[in-house]
Amino acid sequence: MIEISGLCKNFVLHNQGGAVIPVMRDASLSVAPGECVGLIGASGAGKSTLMRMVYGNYLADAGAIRVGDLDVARAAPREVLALRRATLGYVSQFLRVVPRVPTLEVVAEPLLALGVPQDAALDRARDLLGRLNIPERLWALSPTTFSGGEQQRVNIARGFAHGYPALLLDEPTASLDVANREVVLTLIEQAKGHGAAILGIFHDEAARDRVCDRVVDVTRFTPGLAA
Ligand SMILES: Nc1ncnc2c1ncn2[C@@H]1O[C@H](COP(=O)(O)OP(=O)(O)OP(=O)(O)O)[C@@H](O)[C@H]1O
Repeated sequence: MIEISGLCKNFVLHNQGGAVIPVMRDASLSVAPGECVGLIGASGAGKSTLMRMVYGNYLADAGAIRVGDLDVARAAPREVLALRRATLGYVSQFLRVVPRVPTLEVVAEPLLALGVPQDAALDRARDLLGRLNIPERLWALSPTTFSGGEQQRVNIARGFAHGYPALLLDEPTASLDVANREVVLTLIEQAKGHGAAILGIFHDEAARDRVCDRVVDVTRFTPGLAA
């Protein structure tokens, strides 16, 4: 479902005399449907950079990133947006939302954007917010004033609302309490059970051991460090 091959990335620092920082050489990995692959490697090795390239936030200098039928490395922006709507989800620790939109709609929005009927979308949003222990009295409020942990859980609910066939997870259990961490791990296991291909960064080793089928050390792809 996710097939990365020959991927290379340099950062060019235009405000520092055009200095070129090579961060990735010939990265290759694949994630099958129903499989969860964890990215590991020292801080600065390139885990986040790889995830951002798969999501289409950073351009690749060479190589291919196939997600389903699309090569994200060569896709037009509108193709990347369509991919994100239906096929490729991304759950980070941080919530970015339009102010004044109620939490329930924030969570239901990915489903509404796909044409899911409003009742079904809102039911799914209520179910997820309940499972993630967001008090019902908050559902009609914008999450912009919520605590950090509440915002993180709203973000997770939103990320899992639609059953994306491919999912990127960036530290999804970071700073969650035990009960909510358990809910998130169960959501990940259920997504795998439904056939999602998941690529994730988990600094929480116990969480990684539980949900990842295997790990890939991105240090292999770091220029100058590869064996
Ligand atoms: N936008 C950018 N411009 C320039 N250099 C960048 C940029 N983003 C990342 N880098 C550099 O690329 C390298 C890889 O960074 P990245 O954030 O991918 O590492 P990481 O493995 O995710 O680290 P961590 O575990 O600390 O989050 C680092 O040397 C970083 O300084």
